[in-house]
Amino acid sequence: MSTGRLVTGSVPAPRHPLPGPPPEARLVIETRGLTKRYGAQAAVDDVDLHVRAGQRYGFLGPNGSGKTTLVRMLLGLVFPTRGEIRVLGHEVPRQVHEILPRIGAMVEGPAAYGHLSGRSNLDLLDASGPGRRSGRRRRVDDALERVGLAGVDRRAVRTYSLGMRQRLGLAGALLTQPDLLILDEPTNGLDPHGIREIRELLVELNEAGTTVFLSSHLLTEIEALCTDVGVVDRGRLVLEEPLDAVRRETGRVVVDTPDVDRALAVLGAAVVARTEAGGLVVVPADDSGAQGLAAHLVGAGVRLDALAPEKVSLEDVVVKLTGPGSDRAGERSGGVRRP
Ligand SMILES: Nc1ncnc2c1ncn2[C@@H]1O[C@H](COP(=O)(O)OP(=O)(O)OP(=O)(O)O)[C@@H](O)[C@H]1O
Repeated sequence: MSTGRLVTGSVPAPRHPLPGPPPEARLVIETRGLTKRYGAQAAVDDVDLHVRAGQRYGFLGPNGSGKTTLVRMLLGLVFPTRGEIRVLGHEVPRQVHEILPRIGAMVEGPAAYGHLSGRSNLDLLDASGPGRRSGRRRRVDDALERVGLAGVDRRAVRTYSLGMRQRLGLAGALLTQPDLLILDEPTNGLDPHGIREIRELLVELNEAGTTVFLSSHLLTEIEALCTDVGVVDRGRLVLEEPLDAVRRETGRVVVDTPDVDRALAVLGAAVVARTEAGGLVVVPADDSGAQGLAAHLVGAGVRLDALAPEKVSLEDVVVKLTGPGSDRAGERSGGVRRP
């Protein structure tokens, strides 16, 4: 819900301002040379980010790689040391007040008053928006409904589970029907059921027109949800591509069969490896690809459980591109693993 306190004070004029309204209106977030230094350390280092309208953009990196710092800069909560930021066509931090009403954000976990009910928290948040006197009840009802908290809206937030608090945070982010959602690790601490619920909600919102930008250290989460991925390593953006382009086909085919010996005899040297699950990794002999291979095997009496083109995994790409982060927590299963 709350994104924390806005940093106030004089805003330094950018040295190389971005030109007028963005020529590419579909660019919802754009940064150039974005850098944040803490003493000698660059938490974010010369990052050029491009998030387009309609994307579900996953910002992926090991713990300590600079994700939260970048997210906070996008929202004007931390000032850059150098570089430029444009969000929804406005310069940040200089024009951040223009865009905040159009953004839903959840950064560093949901913040809420524990002694108040979920509904009261949303009422307060809604009241803090500009010119929002009418229709509050409907807006709050709708937000509670969408995140599945309608039945517990009168309970004090201190009695909520972490998952319920995360969903309340999202409800807060939804109050404005935002053009852009910016979420920092939105599924932190949730069980698989909760993660799936949040994912479905984000897809639904995205399909209704909201651009979603979320940071995560969880490969599986990004892979399941996002259309595009940016990978950050020690403050630097090392990859920015559509997920489909990352997960390109390798030209090899994976064959799962109960008749392994027969398949090996039929395929001979075309079998170049075995998968962890025991499948055969095959280089097709001609350019008929997976379909030709399937026909060949079935014709030779080999039964097939599955046969599909092999794809590069996001994990393979990320492991090649990233080094050890500033802590080692990303080594846990499903996270960004180190080589
Ligand atoms: N206010 C600060 N003062 C000094 N160093 C900081 C500050 N904020 C962040 N850092 C450092 O900047 C680096 C990036 O931190 P950041 O929290 O942005 O990474 P992250 O990718 O979000 O990590 P996590 O996934 O663990 O939240 C870290 O080394 C961190 O210690």
